[in-house]
Amino acid sequence: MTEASSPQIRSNPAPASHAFKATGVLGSMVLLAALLGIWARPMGFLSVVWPANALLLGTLLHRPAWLRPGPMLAAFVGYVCADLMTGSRPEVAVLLSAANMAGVGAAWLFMHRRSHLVLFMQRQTSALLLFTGSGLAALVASAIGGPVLTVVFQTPPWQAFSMWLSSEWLNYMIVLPPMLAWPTRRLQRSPAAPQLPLLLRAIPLLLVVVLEIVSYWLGGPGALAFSMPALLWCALSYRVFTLTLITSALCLSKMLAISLGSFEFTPAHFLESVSFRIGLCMLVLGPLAVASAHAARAELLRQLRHAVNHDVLTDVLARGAFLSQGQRLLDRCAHDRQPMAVLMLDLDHFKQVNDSYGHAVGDQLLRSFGLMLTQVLRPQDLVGRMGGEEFAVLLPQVDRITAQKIARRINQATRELELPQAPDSMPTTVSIGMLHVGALQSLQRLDLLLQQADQALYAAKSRGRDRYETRLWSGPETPALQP
Ligand SMILES: Nc1nc2c(ncn2[C@@H]2O[C@H](COP(=O)(O)OP(=O)(O)OP(=O)(O)O)[C@@H](O)[C@H]2O)c(=O)[nH]1
Repeated sequence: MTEASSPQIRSNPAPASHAFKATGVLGSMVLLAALLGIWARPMGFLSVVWPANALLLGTLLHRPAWLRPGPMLAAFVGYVCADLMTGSRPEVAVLLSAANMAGVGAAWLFMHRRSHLVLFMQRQTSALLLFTGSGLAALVASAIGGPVLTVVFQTPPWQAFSMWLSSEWLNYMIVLPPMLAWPTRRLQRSPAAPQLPLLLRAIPLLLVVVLEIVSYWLGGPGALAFSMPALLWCALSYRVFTLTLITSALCLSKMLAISLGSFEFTPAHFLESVSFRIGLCMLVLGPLAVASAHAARAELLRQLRHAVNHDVLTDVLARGAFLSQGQRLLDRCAHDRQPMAVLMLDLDHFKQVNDSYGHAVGDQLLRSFGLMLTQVLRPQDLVGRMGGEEFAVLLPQVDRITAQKIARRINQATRELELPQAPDSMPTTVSIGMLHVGALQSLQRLDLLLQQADQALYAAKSRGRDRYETRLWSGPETPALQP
């Protein structure tokens, strides 16, 4: 799916039960997250850990239908209650909550119209969107909240603004990436890469841990960036979601370390705190950008590979891919001394369909037939279009009786195929030639087995069509025709 064609998130009218659920979830989520943030305040008035805003934004981006007056009011009440419960004056609680909600709203407006793939961390521009969206949220919230802090706590304006901006931005960069990259059905996933042993797969992550330990041990101004190479390696080795968990855990551990004083660097001036937080934002931005670009490239490669290997019309394997994948399957069966059936299938009187109803209907029949084959067969079976209305199938690990049952099932399912564009058409039928190979003794060439299945197909055609004929493999030279 291209970015341009990918569906946009739409707000569907939510039934009452949804609105009730959204109200309950958002209200309690914001309340708990805000309480956590207030409880975890290690540095003065501005909490370092403040997950409420990013959680609210991430939830609304995943569930745009929840953006309704009821749930939004519940979220606002959640912010206000958390502040009141921890001793804030009502007017301050309301103003600070309004600042938080305004930041979330600004980021939502900026981000929600982007395509799924960009928004949910699967495209090259995803990290940029995350960074600018988070920055905008932080800017709006701090532009409103900063003056409130100045008036209420007499914090110098520039200090209030920059401390709020940097901590808010960093919180978004910690909480939002895992929420956006959360694996959902909406995102088409690339098939898992061939799996390495667990220990080998864990090496990039272990390296992050080692470099982090070294950075704490050595300290100094460069320590912030020690783990960058290992993070980039993680970005190229793991799924985006896994990477976001690693970057979030890394940021949290650094913030915890600095709060506990176990990090050499202890901010003496507020600008050092601001610089530290922006540095952390940048530290995670690089690997996130690499990971999302890598995911986009992997998806593109998957689509290219699919286009090369599959028949455009029917989406079953194209001839070349069928022959190469089939040969590998055959070699595996021969190696394990397992039986296999090779089928050649040819739609009967297909020319008449074209001549009577046109090529478009013929194409539709070919598509339906290919789809039916993939539905009737098992996942481990291989289906390919050999050309025109001719298909081939490999059934690994089947005895002759089972293979014949499958062939009968294909004959039956083909008769039941319907052509919506030609309701009065004759029933579709297929002729099948099958070669059943018992335990192979040695490696064989697939094209030779297909030739023998083709001879059985010829017999099925000449014996009246809409049937299957079986040959038993008895060596390359002496194929025996079954009655
Ligand atoms: N619609 C459509 N027709 C195709 C395609 N590829 C091949 N054909 C047509 O398939 C028809 C095959 O006809 P024949 O080889 O005479 O076979 P048949 O009519 O099925 O007769 P039997 O095989 O003897 O039962 C030809 O008319 C081709 O033009 C395709 O991709 N789409």
